Amino acid sequence: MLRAVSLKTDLSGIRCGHRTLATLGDVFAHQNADIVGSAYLVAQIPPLHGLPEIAVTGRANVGKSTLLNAVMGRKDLVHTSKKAGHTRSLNFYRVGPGPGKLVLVDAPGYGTRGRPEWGEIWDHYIQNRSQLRRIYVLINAKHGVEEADSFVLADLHERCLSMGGTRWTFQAVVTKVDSLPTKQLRAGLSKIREDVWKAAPTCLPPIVTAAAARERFGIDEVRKSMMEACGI
Ligand SMILES: Nc1nc2c(ncn2[C@@H]2O[C@H](COP(=O)(O)OP(=O)(O)OP(=O)(O)O)[C@@H](O)[C@H]2O)c(=O)[nH]1
Ligand SMILES: [Mg+2]
Repeated sequence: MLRAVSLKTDLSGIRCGHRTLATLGDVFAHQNADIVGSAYLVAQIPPLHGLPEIAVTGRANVGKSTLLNAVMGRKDLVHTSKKAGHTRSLNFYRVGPGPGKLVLVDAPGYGTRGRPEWGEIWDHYIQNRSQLRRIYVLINAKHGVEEADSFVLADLHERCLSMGGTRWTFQAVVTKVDSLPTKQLRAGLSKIREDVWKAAPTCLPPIVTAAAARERFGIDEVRKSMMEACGI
């Protein structure tokens, strides 16, 4: 009887060892999200002790800010633009009810529309942020893995190896899959998987997404992956 009662209590979550894993709804429902800090300079990075962090990176215009809006279930909490190079600071968003469950970090893009000072703050952040749990590297389905992406992936791979994967892990996310016809997409995706693997064998396998409001795909998979990375 006691066992039946405890099983029933567990229905709101999945029992795992001594802790209960939250459901997607516990974290991402009700569009519970707020901006809690912005940093253009290393000295401006907010401490925000306590919550695990997830950051996104990728070429300018790849869809970083749009993906974060979709994950948080918000239309325009994060500013997006057709023009590459729109996000110019690290922006911190607390997600979840009450004091929050995790912090999502948007970042400026790299590549030809990136700037050296954006690279500096990013490098400092990933090197020193103790609560950072995962980095998502976004790859545009239309362009595939470009030289700058390979460089960033290989750099993360090296950092990951040097710290034994103990601080954060990283994963590829393919964006804008709605912008390609199915046949082209299939071939494109296998090439992206192969190129990611070649550049960074420790990179977790790509999640395939479309995040624009008119057609969404893979967003729950990204949410689950974020929760798993944060241990919630
Ligand atoms: N079709 C399609 N368009 C998208 C998708 N995601 C983003 N976009 C569009 O791509 C453009 C750039 O999106 P952003 O989210 O601002 O890209 P970003 O990577 O944050 O860009 P920067 O801040 O400039 O580095 C916008 O016009 C978005 O509407 C998607 O999944 N599908
Ligand atoms: Mg942006």
